Amino acid sequence: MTRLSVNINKIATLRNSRGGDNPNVLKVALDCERFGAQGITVHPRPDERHIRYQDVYDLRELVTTEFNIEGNPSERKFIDLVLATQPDQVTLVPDALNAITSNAGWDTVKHRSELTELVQEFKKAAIRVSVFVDADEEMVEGAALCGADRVELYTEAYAEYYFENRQKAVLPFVKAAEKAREVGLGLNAGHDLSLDNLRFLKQSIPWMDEVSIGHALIADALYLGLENTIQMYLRELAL
Ligand SMILES: CC(=O)[C@@H](O)[C@H](O)COP(=O)(O)O
Ligand SMILES: NCC(=O)COP(=O)(O)O
Repeated sequence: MTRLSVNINKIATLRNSRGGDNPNVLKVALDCERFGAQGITVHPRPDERHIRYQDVYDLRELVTTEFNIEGNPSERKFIDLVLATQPDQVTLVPDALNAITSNAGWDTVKHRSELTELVQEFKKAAIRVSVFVDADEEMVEGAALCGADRVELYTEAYAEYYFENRQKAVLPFVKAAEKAREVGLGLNAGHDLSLDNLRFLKQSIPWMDEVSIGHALIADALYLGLENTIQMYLRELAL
């Protein structure tokens, strides 16, 4: 079974645009769970342009499905937030400060000692650790050598080339996913997944543990409604 974790960053973006509390991210998270989402993902960034650190503390009190915090552990503030809130999973993402969104996976060879230390620290606190990587077998193997529990495949390239040639677009992801299975890593995937491209990814890599989806899902909900949208994404994963 591949679980759907809804990334609610975009809800916080909308809220922050007016400075008030509409929409309320806690209510939306609870509604996502009520509508069938099997997890909630947040990706606080140092500038708190969407999810704020306080949101993470508040969500921790209420979320009853899998809680996944993504972010760059380069700042001690992020590490301390994760250790204080004890999510089910932390996903380490090497996002640059000035990037509009995540735009690359880790070089798990170059950053091996740093990642190994971080993984140990989180695992000591009983938090599952997933490492965000490009669809590259060497990077997947590197994540295993760092002691990670899972990798999250960065699916932007798959989404970008899906309409051009989906077989070709998915191939490196299948290879990376096979490598993850071979080295005993759990498997997540995310970034730019949508109702267009999700089913084929699931059919190609049926053993994915989890997908985290935000941008397209929240955009779809404007037209289709949140409950209906979550059900539609779940159907794409139910093979
Ligand atoms: C790691 C990843 O791919 C997502 O977390 C994505 O970066 C969403 O973050 P934004 O909502 O800031 O674009
Ligand atoms: N880890 C990926 C994620 O949480 C959501 O990415 P996107 O669907 O907003 O591109």
